[in-house]
Amino acid sequence: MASQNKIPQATAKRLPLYYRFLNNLHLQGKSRVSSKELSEAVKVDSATIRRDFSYFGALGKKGYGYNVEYLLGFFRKTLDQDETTKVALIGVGNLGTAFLHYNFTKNNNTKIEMAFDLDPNKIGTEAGGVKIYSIDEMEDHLTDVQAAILTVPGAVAQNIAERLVASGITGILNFTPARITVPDNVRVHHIDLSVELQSLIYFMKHYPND
Ligand SMILES: NC(=O)c1ccc[n+]([C@@H]2O[C@H](COP(=O)([O-])OP(=O)(O)OC[C@H]3O[C@@H](n4cnc5c(N)ncnc54)[C@H](O)[C@@H]3O)[C@@H](O)[C@H]2O)c1
Repeated sequence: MASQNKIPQATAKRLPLYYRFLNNLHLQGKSRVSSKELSEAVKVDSATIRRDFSYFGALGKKGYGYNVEYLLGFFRKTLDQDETTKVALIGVGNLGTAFLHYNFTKNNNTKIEMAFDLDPNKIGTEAGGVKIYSIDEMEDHLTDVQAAILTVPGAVAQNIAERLVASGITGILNFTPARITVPDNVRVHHIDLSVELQSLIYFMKHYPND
């Protein structure tokens, strides 16, 4: 979408955060929100929120705030929430099983369509309503899938990532400790819980909340 290109990356990263909060407000029947209210909820300062929202053509009115419905409409288009992004999950172990049971579609249109594993006890079964196929048949099933969640052991992550890329996947959410190498047109987001925990502890020590 052309308008999306004009949004700075830092702003784009905050969109899902805003979207989730505004969607909840909308579900509660609220039609407007002040930048102060938003700021406290999403922990982004209100000057940044005002600047972000000005990119969306949403200018808050003094004493009124922002129109929730207008913002949601904009976010849906920008985040492609109107179109479901199909996601595959590779590795149905502890972490993978938990994700399959988590209902991602509650707040947006992301859906885990299928899962893969090599364990014969898991192949052919379902978890959270998602079918688990053999990793050997992965390529046959990935015809209309755009993104993948990687929850396999680190040692096989690179090989699986290469197979995913060859099947046309352009986004990988990597939960394994392995750093994977992919072509430039593929986006990898690496989620390392130990780094997140260390960072939390650092902030707790150095920037304690009052
Ligand atoms: N469990 C956690 O809390 C946690 C936290 C952070 C990161 N991680 C990382 O996430 C990944 C998964 O963790 P887990 O605890 O779920 O492990 P797990 O051992 O419970 O699950 C791994 C799954 O991958 C499958 N698998 C193995 N090789 C495969 C292959 N070649 N193709 C397809 N499937 C294959 C296994 O059969 C198993 O079902 C690991 O890389 C781990 O380091 C786990």
